[in-house]
Amino acid sequence: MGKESIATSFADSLAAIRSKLPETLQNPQVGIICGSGLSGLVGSFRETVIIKYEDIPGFSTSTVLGHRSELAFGLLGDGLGVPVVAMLGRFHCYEGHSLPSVVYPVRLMAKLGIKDLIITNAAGSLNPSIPVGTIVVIQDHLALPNLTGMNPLLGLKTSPNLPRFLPLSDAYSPALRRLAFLAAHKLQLPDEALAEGTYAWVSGPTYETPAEGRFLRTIGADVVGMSTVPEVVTGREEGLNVMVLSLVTNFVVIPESYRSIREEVHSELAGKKITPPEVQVVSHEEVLSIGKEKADVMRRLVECVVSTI
Ligand SMILES: O=P(O)(O)O[C@H]1O[C@H](CO)[C@@H](O)[C@H]1O
Ligand code: HPA
Repeated sequence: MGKESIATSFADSLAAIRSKLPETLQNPQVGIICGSGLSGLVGSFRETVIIKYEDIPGFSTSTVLGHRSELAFGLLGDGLGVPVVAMLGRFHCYEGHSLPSVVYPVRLMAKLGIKDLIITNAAGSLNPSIPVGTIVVIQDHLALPNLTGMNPLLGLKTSPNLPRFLPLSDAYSPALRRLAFLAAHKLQLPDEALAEGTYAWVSGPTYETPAEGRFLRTIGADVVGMSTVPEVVTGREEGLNVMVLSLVTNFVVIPESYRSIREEVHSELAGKKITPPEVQVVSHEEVLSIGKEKADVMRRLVECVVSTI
């Protein structure tokens, strides 16, 4: 899309959205992106208005199970509540969406006036000390696609006011991350419920091979997923404070050693049968099931953070 048609598209999207919102929800302060199976957060909203993605010009729709394709507006948190907008479902490149489409909603939320962006996702753990069920407050990322030509900021700037070269050494807001740990304390979550770590972005849709998992772990990633980084990068370009909460839904399969077919055949030929180890595989059903189990903790955490922003 050229610069002019993007601008027209934003204007059309904004007009369609604003025409459906009451005065109290016209100026959301916080944007939230709900990861796989984590859209239950909307249950805590008051005065909720839901707009289907298909009714917003310029928006795509999500094709992934656990992503609802709806934009939710409402008041969240104690007292009068903070006006927020939440994406109940996101877009991933592996669905065939272009990077500009994936990050379109982030730019739109920035144009709606949000200052803070809270992103949630489901992710696989690469770190043995970060078990399934942990929520990881992301402190940094490793994005091989960004480094090799799949950066959401490649190409013409969508506005002359945006920086050409964006520093990312401060991408994950320390102030918001502090609020996450303080919220966990306030909610009396056990210490181990929240960890800190580095997120690796891969394009998907394949889960990692053992060698890829080992590689990502070796280069410093704690968790891995197929989303989020394009949203973070774009959010930072738009001047937003960004926080990412990754729910660990599975361990990435990294066996200590490979099953040796050579040894099995040689043993068999020598009259000794070796029982092969069971092969573990990850599935999206497993990801969604842990998401369902932990959705409530994520919901309470995000609500508490939003109340204290
Ligand atoms: O990152 P979210 O959208 O939460 O989803 C994660 O779960 C899916 C794989 O099970 C992938 O889309 C991965 O990125
Ligand atoms: N790998 C990549 N993305 C994921 C995973 C994983 O193990 N789990 C949830 N999203």
